[in-house]
Amino acid sequence: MTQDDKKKAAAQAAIEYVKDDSIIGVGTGSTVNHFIDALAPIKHKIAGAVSSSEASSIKLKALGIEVLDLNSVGNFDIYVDGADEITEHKHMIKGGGAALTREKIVAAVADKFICIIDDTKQVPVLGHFPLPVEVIPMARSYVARELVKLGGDPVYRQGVVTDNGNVILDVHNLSITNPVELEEKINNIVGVVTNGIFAQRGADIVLVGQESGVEKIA
Ligand SMILES: O=C(CO)[C@H](O)[C@H](O)COP(=O)(O)O
Repeated sequence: MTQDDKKKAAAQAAIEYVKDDSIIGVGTGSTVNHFIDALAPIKHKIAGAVSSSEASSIKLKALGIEVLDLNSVGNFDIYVDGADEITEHKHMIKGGGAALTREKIVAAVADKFICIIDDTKQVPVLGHFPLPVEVIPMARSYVARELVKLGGDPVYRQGVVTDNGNVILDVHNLSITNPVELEEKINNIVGVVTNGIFAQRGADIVLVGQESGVEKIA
């Protein structure tokens, strides 16, 4: 079984959480792309989707699913998204696809965050995957210096502009033993829009695609 087969299996398992006539929050990335594909047979039952990126919006619209403005909807049931790393406490690093800010916003509005991953994403401690930080362009050098003070090695993600018109710094060599605290600390640096630690609001249900099938961690 390939890593992609495992992502597909986790994505398919998330379909059972989609209630009839409901609005769903949709994340970004290759695992979520499988989830969007898996929505095809039940698309007529979906009231609409709130999307975390232009890329996912394009895919949802191509399927005929209406993409709704978050400001026009109230709270909704579920947000389905992948992760770059996740711990047993359901704390995550996200933002490998540079969509972290919109992902965090849509996740905040949903009642349940359903994280769909393959088993390579499970880690004892966050930080092996470089932590993405979305930054207002004019603050890039200042924020980088502040991140060095926190013990990290920030690297500018060349050529990437987020859907919000900002830049990404990927912070290497962090061992994130207290993700809740570090999430807050980095967000407090002036010029940071948000960072890819999802700990204050972690996942609620994790669906892990693995060789033996899909494991549910709730
Ligand atoms: O946070 C994300 C995008 O910003 C993705 O959820 C994360 O990068 C995982 O991606 P994939 O499903 O392609 O492995």
